Amino acid sequence: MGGSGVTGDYIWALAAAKALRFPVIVHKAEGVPSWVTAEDLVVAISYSGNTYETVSCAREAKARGATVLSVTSGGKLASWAKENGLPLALIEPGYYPRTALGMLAGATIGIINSSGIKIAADKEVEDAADALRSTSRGEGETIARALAGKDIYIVAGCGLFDIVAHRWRQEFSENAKAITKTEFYPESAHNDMVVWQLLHNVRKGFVLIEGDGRVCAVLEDLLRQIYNDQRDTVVRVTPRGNGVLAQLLQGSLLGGYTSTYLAMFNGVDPRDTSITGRYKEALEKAGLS
Ligand SMILES: O=P(O)(O)OC[C@H]1O[C@H](O)[C@H](O)[C@@H](O)[C@@H]1O
Repeated sequence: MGGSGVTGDYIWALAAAKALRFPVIVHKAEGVPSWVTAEDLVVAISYSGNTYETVSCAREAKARGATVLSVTSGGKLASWAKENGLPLALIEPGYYPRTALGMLAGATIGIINSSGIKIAADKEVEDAADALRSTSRGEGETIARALAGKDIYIVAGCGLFDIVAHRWRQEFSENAKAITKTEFYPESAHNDMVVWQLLHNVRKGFVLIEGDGRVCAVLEDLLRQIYNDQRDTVVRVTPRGNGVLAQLLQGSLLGGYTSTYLAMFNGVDPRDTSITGRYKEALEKAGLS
């Protein structure tokens, strides 16, 4: 879920790029899908280790006989994995989950690689680290300055880069408390795009995450025109780096910096996500923990 769940999206993208001989499914809900059996490998990822959906997924997967790997900084997930003698990648505690992206991705790749499935080579991880190091807070500050003070934000991504758009929406929500919607292309060309047939009289900040491939190139040209016709701010972002992992992580980190500066410019505390505590309390009251 949230900042931990996006790690699953990166693994899905890596697997898709490598054409592994089996599918990778990202599951962001309690329990496991009905088809999970002893033949499956399940990776439970929760920074805190206390996210109900993730812990219940790990428990249920084990009950079905699946192999379960866990990635966490502690909490219930770590205790459960230790009690059951299951593989566990422990990462440093004390961060906000959404800021632990590099550790979560690194530890998840490490534990999957050590299970015998080569999900990423050392070189890809090093390239990703280089791409992260090349990303400055100032880049995020510049984008945030252009986007400050809007009523709504629209983040569009194409192909694999819809993962980055998704991450930007999460970061704009959690850090900047900004009303943000995502458009995932090419799918959104068949529905969400129609919204822009009308000129909407609210202040809009568009972020266009630019990806690869012929369909995305066509769409990005078109979207630049369509968004410009809305007579508001359009920012183009091209994720940098050598390889899929590097580009996904670099684009994501830039979203983190941008959303944090946006929070500051909009006079909002980026750390406070207290409303999610109400969900966690409601779950506990319902006996779900
Ligand atoms: O990442 P976890 O510790 O599993 O927590 C899952 C999610 O829970 C909360 O709702 C936080 O606001 C998110 O930032 C976090 O990612």
